[in-house]
Amino acid sequence: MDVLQTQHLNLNSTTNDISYYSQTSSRFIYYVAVGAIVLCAWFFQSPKRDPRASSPFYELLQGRSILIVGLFTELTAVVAKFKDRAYQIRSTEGVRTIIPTTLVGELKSLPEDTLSAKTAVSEAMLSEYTHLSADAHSDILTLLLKTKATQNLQRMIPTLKDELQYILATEFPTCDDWTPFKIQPFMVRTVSRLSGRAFVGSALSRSEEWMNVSVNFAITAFIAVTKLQFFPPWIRPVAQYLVSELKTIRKDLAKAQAMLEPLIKERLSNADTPGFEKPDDFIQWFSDVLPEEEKRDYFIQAKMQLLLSASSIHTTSNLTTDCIYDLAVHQEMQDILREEAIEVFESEEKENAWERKDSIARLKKMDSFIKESQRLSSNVTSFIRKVMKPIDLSDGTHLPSGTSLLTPLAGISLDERYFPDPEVFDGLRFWKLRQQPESPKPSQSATTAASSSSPPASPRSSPPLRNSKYQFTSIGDTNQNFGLGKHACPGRFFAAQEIKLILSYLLLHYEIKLRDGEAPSPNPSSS
Ligand code: HEM
Repeated sequence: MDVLQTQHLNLNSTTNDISYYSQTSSRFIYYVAVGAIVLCAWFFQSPKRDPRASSPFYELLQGRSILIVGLFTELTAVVAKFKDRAYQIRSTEGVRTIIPTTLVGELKSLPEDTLSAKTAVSEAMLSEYTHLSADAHSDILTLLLKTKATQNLQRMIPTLKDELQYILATEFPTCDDWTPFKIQPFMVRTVSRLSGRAFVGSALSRSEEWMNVSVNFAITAFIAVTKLQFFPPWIRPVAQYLVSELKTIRKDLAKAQAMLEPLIKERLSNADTPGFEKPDDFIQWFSDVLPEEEKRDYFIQAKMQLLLSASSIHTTSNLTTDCIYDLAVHQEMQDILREEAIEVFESEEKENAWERKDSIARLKKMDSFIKESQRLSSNVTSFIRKVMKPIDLSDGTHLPSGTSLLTPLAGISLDERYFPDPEVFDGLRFWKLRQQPESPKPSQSATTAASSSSPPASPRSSPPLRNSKYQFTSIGDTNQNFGLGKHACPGRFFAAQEIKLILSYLLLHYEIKLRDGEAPSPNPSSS
């Protein structure tokens, strides 16, 4: 520790107070929405229509709290009861069929024209009103993220570290002694800046206007969806005019377009200049692959950038914030991960370690810690899909066209068959598992590491731990935090690098604790 200039950071978990991001209002709306869904479900509940449809959600309604904590608890209880069977729940948006871990393996590789992720997301996000869909360009977006973005981020680590230092210098308190700090809004700004650097380059990534638009787009769109869901589908074409957020979305798209247009024009006119070096960011990669007639369609660029921000900023900043809280609660993990970060970045033989591509990949205990944090704090459901052609599963379940599917992510994460002592937070859980010999490849529906746990450009020198299916970026039937199959999150390698960079830097320079008298949140994690 004496090589460090240790500062003290103590967390203040009260709601954030920065002007552009009102967590309080979005959380309030979320609770109201969940309450509304539960109440509507109660009104429209029809146990007679389908015996599978009736019981679980009906049980959910027996005098339950309408807060999400209540829903989470009940959903995990329902999952425990219906462990390996498909069952249905009813919401304001219709019936959702919940697919268990044991059957999802039969579905995850089906083609888009049989089981569609795009249609399911587009319907869930009411894209015809909110524009939250990449439409014809979604495959390009995914491909660019899988190939260019991750490789670029590895190259950019030193630049991003400098950017992080700059953010800390300008937006973080000095911390001469324990200093209270609201970490969540800071993380949103940090992730937005770091990702922005890779997506739009330094000209825009430090612009407050760009940051406001890219951070707020997802929030505005989610509020718009929630408000629209209060209206039955048949009245939405008219009701949309009562939802002011839809206007804000259009304005944000226009603002983003106005900011991107001069930049893209300049690049296109410079393209033929001898010696012109193309910038290495998403604007450029996307422009390069667009057909000639779309290269000057600045609206498409604006939409793709805002969709990219919507997919990446809040997901990554939320998980980083969760990790910081888990570090504050599990003090022993700070020592373990700090030691690892010193070993990778600061020991004498590791000269220029921040410049080395393999450095981040060597943070294997941190990788495990982030995965454990995610296991205990992630979404309630995953694998949102719509059945386009009838499907018959091996247990006899028939899924007709039009069926909407989900998987019970929160229940899987707390299932002791997959995670012994599931309620215990064990930051090294996955690190220990990675050291076990790789088990023979199970058939069909068991956890599939095969679904790529490594980024396209794998790190050079670090010898891989044997069991790669327990890496943070691994996906599998019991490991659906990033989804499954062809549509599994293509940005997860990017997110992993960003989170590790932020955590390493903070651990090397700060100690973290909860405010005196502040208890850990009542989630299942415990030391
Ligand atoms: C901790 C951070 C993140 C989490 C937990 C997360 C989670 C997810 C999940 C659950 C899905 C749906 C997968 C499926 O349906 O099978 C998804 C899709 C997606 N994510 Fe992420 N994500 C994260 C970060 C990112 C980042 C940083 C980017 C961009 C750089 C990104 C871009 C996308 C895109 C474009 C899709 C849609 C893929 C498709 O439909 O083919 N995500 N993400």
